[in-house]
Amino acid sequence: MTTLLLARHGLTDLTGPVLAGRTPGVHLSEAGRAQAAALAGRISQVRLDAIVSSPLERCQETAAAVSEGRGLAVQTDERFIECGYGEWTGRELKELAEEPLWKVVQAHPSAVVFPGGEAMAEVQRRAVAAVRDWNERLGGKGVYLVCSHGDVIKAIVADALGLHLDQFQRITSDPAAITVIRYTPLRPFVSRVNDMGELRLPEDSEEKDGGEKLTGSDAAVGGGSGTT
Ligand SMILES: O=C(O)[C@@H](CO)OP(=O)(O)O
Repeated sequence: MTTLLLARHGLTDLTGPVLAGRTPGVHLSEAGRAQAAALAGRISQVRLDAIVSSPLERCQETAAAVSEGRGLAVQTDERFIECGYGEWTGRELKELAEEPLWKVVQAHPSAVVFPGGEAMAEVQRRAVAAVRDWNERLGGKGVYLVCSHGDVIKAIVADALGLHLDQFQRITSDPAAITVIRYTPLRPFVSRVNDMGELRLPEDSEEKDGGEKLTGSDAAVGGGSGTT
């Protein structure tokens, strides 16, 4: 059995209002760095066999916080990079919500190809393939952490739950939250989803506005410091 800890990066100054996507140079904000440190603390008792990250700065910095003092280098796997949102990259979410494609992103993500960008289905394919490879690389045992992005994490969780990709907006992935999936020869077991280390009730999260946030979507956190 291989245990995957899936962590979304901590907050950045763009998290929430802007679809950062693959914009270079998006670093953790002060709140995000605090979240990354807290995340590292929450799993400090867990022995990790590998720490893997998306190449983007916000994930690398979050993963680095976890790796500190462990003697375990952060390994980069491009397949955990954020969805290629193409022309949507860097745009305000409230503006994107007016686009006809927004409704498709919400209702039929499996049919979405972002203009000049990537298909949601491709995001899931490459991310799930990466998870399978890492499970094998670890010899089908051990524990590893992957630091990635909201939509990538949701796509991996949907696959593990056996949900069609069109259902993936039902899953939440908040900054610095942890999801745990155990991969066994029988099936994956999703044992924890979006654990933020403390109880978050619906008034703090995306459900309050009907889950109509984009892809990634996810919840106002940390004293309203941002949503995605
Ligand atoms: O790219 C972004 O802005 C959001 C989209 O959901 O994802 P993340 O913050 O997880 O990278």
